[in-house]
Amino acid sequence: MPDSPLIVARGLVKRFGDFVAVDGIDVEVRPGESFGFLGPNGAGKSSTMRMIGCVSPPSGGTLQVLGMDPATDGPRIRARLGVVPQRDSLDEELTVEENLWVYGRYFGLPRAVVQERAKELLEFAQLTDRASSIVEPLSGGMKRRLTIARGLVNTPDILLLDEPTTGLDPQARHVLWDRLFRLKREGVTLVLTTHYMDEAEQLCDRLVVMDRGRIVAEGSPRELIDTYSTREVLELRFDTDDHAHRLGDVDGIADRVEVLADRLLLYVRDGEAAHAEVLRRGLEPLSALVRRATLEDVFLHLTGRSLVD
Ligand SMILES: Nc1ncnc2c1ncn2[C@@H]1O[C@H](COP(=O)(O)OP(=O)(O)OP(=O)(O)O)[C@@H](O)[C@H]1O
Repeated sequence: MPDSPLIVARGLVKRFGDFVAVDGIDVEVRPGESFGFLGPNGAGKSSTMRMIGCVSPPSGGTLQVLGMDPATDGPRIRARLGVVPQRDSLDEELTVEENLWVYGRYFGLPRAVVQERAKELLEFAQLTDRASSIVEPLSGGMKRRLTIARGLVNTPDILLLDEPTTGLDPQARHVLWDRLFRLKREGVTLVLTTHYMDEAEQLCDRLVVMDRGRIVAEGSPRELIDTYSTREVLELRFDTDDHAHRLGDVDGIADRVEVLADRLLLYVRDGEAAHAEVLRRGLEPLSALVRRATLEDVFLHLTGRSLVD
């Protein structure tokens, strides 16, 4: 069936001794979609990806990848996956193109096919002019792009990306997002983990929010924001070490207020109107900022904590 899900997990569990890293999650990934696991460090995202990637056996529940069971069909599944691990595992002493050739040969592709494919992928990764450079001195962004290119050598049905832009500077992240957008447009099914809400908003058609091994919400970025937040947020900073003390002052202005260490977040439909009310009450915040709600607000609402400490 062309539209049957590529990944189906039901009650999926991963334990390490007594510790439950993934605590019974249900997930379905459909062909052509870009699906994300969003959550803070330790939420269980990588453990889930490693089970999907058939390198770590589930401790409970069921998992099907490409209609097969990782327990019995690991090699067949892996042959149709592209994997971009959290840490680049490139062969740093080889050249850029040699890294792709080695991988292609590993998948048993004929030399001529590998060379042709490597050429296309270097183009895609914007590394053509670096083809014969040794990997070691390349920038973090280039290494990441090469790792993605390497993950595409076998023309996979699903590309798994674990924290694709962690550790990259903003410009390198944007270049990488652009490349991943292109893959998305070409219909490659992407499954990624991230603790960056902006990355999830940019790249994911649909995502699950994970916390402490569980899924706490699921939907498109837009749906999640509409469900768990107001459209706008008014951020107020006061001259105090204890923003909770200012709660009474803003009573009734917002649908909901979150107290952070250094500011209050007022969840409102109309940020400017709320700001006007703050001024009318004679409150004198050090700063006031109106912004659109993000997935960070969704996470804060669901868990009471920030995504990134
Ligand atoms: N091999 C292991 N042995 C013991 N505990 C582990 C192992 N791998 C992961 N864990 C623990 O399981 C929990 C979930 O880890 P996991 O790496 O899946 O989280 P994550 O959401 O991907 O976060 P990160 O971005 O930090 O990788 C963490 O508390 C981690 O310490």
